[in-house]
Amino acid sequence: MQKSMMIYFNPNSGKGESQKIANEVESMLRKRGLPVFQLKTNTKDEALKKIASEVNNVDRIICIGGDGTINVLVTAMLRARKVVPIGLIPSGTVNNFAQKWKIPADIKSAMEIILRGKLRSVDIGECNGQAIISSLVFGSLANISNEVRQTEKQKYGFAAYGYNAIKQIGRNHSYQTVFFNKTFSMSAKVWVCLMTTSNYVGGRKYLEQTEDGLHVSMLNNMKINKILNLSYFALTGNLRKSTTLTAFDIKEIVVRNIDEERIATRIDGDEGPKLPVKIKWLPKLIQIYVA
Ligand SMILES: Nc1ncnc2c1ncn2[C@@H]1O[C@H](COP(=O)(O)OP(=O)(O)OP(=O)(O)O)[C@@H](O)[C@H]1O
Repeated sequence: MQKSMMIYFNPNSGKGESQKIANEVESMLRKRGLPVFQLKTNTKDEALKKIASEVNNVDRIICIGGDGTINVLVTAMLRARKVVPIGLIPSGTVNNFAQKWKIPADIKSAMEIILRGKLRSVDIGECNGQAIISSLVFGSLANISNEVRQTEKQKYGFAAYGYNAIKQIGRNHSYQTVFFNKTFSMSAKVWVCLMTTSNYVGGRKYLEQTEDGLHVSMLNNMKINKILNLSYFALTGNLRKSTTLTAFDIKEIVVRNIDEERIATRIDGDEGPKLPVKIKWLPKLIQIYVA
C-alpha cells in the first residue's frame, strides 16, 4: 500500500514564508492525486518528537526550511532509527546543504526534482546523538555565531556572519582541548575548529582534496596577517594548502575541553552541545532527491 508523503516545514526559517510554501506544495501534490499531509510544529522540540513518531508512517518527507530545519528532521530520524527519502525545498537564509546539492530555491523547480525521483545517498555526521548535515564549529568564531540572531540573518543573510567574524578577531581567545580516538590523541589550542560533511561551505567549494570522513580544519589563533593567507586559499578551494591551518579527515573522534570553561559547539547554524563531544561520520546515511 502506498504510504503518505509528509510535508515538514519550519515556520521560523528564512523570511517566515514556509507555511505558505507548504500550502503550495500540498496543493501541487494533491493535484497529482498523491496522498500528503502537513506536520504542524511551532518549536524545535515539538518537531523532534512529532517527526520521530510519524517517520514510520510515511514513505518520504518534504522538508521546507534551511540547514537548521533539515538538521531537526535528520536528528529525529536518527533517534527513531528510521530514514526515509528527503525532498528539499530551500527556504532558509543560507541554505548551505541545499546549495551543495544544487537544489534550486524556486519552488516549482525544486518540486520537479522531487517528483522525478532520482535519489542520492549522502554522508552526514553525528555529535552526541544530534545530526550534523553541513557543519560543526566551536571556538571563538562559534561563540560569536551563537550571537547572530535570526533577525540579523533575515536582514543581512550570510553577511551577518562575516560582520560578526570580523568583530571576533579582536577577541583573540583560544581554548585548550584534546582530540582523541582509538588510534590517536592530540592536544590542541583552538581559536576555531570547523568540521564539515562535504568540501563546501556557504555554497562554495573550500577544500580540493579530501578523504572519506568528516573534514576538520583548525586554527590555533587568529592574527590579522593570517586573514589574507586564509582567505586566498579558502576562496580558491585550497584551504588545506594554507600554512596557518591544521587539517585532517576523521571517522570518529572525542573532543574534550581541558580548562573549566564550557565550550559550546554550533551545528548547522544552531547552538549545539557543549564539549566534551563524541563525533562520528555516518557515510551515505540519508537519501535526498537530486537533479
Ligand atoms: N519546527 C520548527 N519550529 C520552530 N523552529 C524550528 C523548527 N525546526 C527548526 N527550528 C529552528 O528554527 C531556526 C531557523 O531555522 P533554519 O536554520 O532552517 O532557517 P534559517 O536560519 O533561516 O536558514 P539557514 O540555516 O539556511 O541559514 C533554527 O534555529 C532551527 O533550529
